[in-house]
Amino acid sequence: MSRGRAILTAAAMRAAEDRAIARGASVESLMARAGKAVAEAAWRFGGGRPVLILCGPGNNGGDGYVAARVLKALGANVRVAAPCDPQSEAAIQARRGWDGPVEPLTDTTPAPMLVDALFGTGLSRPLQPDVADALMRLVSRAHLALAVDLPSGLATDTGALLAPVPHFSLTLALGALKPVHLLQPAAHLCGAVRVADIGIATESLITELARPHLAAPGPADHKYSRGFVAVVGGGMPGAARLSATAALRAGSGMVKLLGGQGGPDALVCRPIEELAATLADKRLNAVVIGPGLSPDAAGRSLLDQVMAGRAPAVMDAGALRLIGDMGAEALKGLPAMAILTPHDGEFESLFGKGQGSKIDRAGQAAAASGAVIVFKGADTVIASPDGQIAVAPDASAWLSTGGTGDVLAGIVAAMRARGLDAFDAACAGVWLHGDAARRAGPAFVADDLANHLPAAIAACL
Ligand SMILES: NC(=O)C1=CN([C@@H]2O[C@H](COP(=O)(O)OP(=O)(O)OC[C@H]3O[C@@H](n4cnc5c(N)ncnc54)[C@H](O)[C@@H]3O)[C@@H](O)[C@H]2O)[C@@H](O)CC1
Ligand SMILES: [K+]
Repeated sequence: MSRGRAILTAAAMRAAEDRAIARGASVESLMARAGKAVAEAAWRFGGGRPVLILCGPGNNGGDGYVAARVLKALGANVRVAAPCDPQSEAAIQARRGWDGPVEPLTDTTPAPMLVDALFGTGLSRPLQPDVADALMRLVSRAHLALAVDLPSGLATDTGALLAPVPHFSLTLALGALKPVHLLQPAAHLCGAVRVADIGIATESLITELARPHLAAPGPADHKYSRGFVAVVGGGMPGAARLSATAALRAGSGMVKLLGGQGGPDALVCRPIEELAATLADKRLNAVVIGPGLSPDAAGRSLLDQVMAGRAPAVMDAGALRLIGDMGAEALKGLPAMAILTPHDGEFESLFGKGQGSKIDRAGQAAAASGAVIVFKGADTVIASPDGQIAVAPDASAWLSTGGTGDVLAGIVAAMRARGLDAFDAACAGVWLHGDAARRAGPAFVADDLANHLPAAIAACL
């Protein structure tokens, strides 16, 4: 399965920079490339409008001074403002290369194109209020605002706000994506994110979620080779039906809804009493349990059957609630390479608050449980026990409506049933779900999502 672009924490980015320097690059040469990329983006994006560049004390500011010099050479009308003198050696050098004045940040006047090179990956504490106020004022009065590496005031690794941060039109990530570009609430403030290649090789187990490649069925395929999914119904039959319909639309050859009714005619609806026989069917490729499952004794007995079975399981909603109630020991009894799809509240009841960013927490949960974790939200993080992590960019906020999680569980099960391993199935499912939502546009209901799956799948063939 293809992996997306690497995502590096601040420390991993510094290590990559150190490796580049050990191979012969210099901080100045890297900064020259970064500054040039910033200048080119500001020139193209700003369409020749007057530019104001805000330069901080570190190397992010250094990138800004280089960009100012390059923009001036291109013929741009550029001004520079700074809250203080440069502090790092490379930034001091870059400041020397700028032959124009440097205005005090708090007194400077706005320009149509604003470039924020105040702080990047080195931000270690909240911004001073006068600096945060100036940034807010100048961005709000600009037509376009470009952030160098990341908007100043955001925490690189967690996506948290260390100060009030304005909304940027564009962020030019230097060398690689960082967690801040995908995790909320920061990602929303970055605007469009572009990555500038500055000549640093970047590798990471953490990647951006990529479009999966899916094979179309061949002449030898039949309904069971396409994948057989069972969905366990429960107290709220609509939820399981949404999962089952989504599994069908996501390409499964056979979907059996146990203890539910309705849905497309192609859906095989059978009484819940057939669960044991279905779980024993050697042709079964994946089982979904949780959507609509009552967190009571009846639900528990169904969950116990699935936990004791060998079918690859996708567990959501009611199943997660039951596992959370059973305590940490229950996590040890999960079927091999189960896929758990918790939202925030479910995640916390299963794994506690954890530590660090959403990426860190998902990774810790996967390692502790041995399951693939799909930590849902506007910034869904998928973590495998072997350390691989994928972060989904840019989900449609219209997904925040009842039933979309049930649809996701069904799509993930369909991907698992077609033969993908648990991590790849979760990644493919989240990608298809997000793409179907994008295609559905505004104000859809969960039922509509399944109808957009064929087009989403067509984009992956
Ligand atoms: N990592 C890389 O490979 C490269 C990084 N470059 C740039 O370097 C940046 C990182 O540079 P630095 O590590 O110098 O860090 P920054 O430029 O982000 O800021 C660090 C400086 O700000 C000070 N500081 C931190 N928080 C502050 C606060 N709240 N208020 C006031 N001062 C504060 C620190 O004491 C230090 O002087 C990247 O974001 C990127 O823009 C590029 O120049 C080229 C290559
Ligand atoms: K910045």
